[in-house]
Amino acid sequence: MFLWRQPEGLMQQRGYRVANLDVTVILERPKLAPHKEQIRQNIAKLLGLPLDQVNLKAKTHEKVDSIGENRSVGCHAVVLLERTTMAGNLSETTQNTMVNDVNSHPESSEEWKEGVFDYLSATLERVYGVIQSRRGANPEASWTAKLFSKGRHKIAQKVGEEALEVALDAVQNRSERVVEESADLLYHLLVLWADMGIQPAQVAAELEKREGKSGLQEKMKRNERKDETRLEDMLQN
Ligand SMILES: N=c1c2ncn([C@@H]3O[C@H](COP(=O)(O)OP(=O)(O)OP(=O)(O)O)[C@@H](O)[C@H]3O)c2ncn1[C@@H]1O[C@H](COP(=O)(O)O)[C@@H](O)[C@H]1O
Repeated sequence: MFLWRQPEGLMQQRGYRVANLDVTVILERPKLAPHKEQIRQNIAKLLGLPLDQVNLKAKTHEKVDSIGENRSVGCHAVVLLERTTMAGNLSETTQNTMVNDVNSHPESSEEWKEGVFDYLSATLERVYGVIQSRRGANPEASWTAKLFSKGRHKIAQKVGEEALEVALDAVQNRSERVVEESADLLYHLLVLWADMGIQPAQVAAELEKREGKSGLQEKMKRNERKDETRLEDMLQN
């Protein structure tokens, strides 16, 4: 049970559940046939699965190797995972409601507010994975590969352009465009991180480090640092 908790948590976090489990136990003795049904039921209970999604087979190793010589036992488990939702542990229906709610009344759904960052981080993680997989891919077939092949300056330029587009649409109060351009910006930022070998966790850690610190005090400190640098420059010139 304890061993199952961690993979179960990771699976749920990423929006998957076990669809089917197929277990094969390989051993000479004891014969499992009389116990098979009980073992199946125990596994199903442990994993919280309907009984018909758990299959258990037992076979011998025909006197070969340590298993066949009855010195050890083997076990293979094939697990089929299926996606539950885009937002991890939220049900498909809840999520459809959330998407509708957020489109019509962005401020109205408590559930949306609770799940929104699971949804965002799971999506960013998948996109980041695809971006990483595009290294060295054909630039004719992939925008990401094209950006990688053009290099850091081009990627940085796209980040700048997309950020500016978000800002321009925001001051014109075009919220739909801000949503679209924000997606462009986040995607291009992920490409930049990937190109620079920056791990998303580094950015998360930086944000976490700032939690609870006043942004205004931080700004004053930054301005003081800038003033010191300017003064040093003036003294040197
Ligand atoms: N999220 C994105 C994504 N967002 C934007 N873009 C591309 O970024 C480019 C933006 O270029 P521009 O700024 O010139 O866009 P534009 O069309 O002129 O738009 P505006 O000027 O009107 O804003 C377009 O080609 C978009 O298709 C993206 N390309 C890829 N992804 C993700 O990356 C994955 C891999 O993509 P490929 O590498 O192309 O296979 C995709 O499956 C997506 O998940």
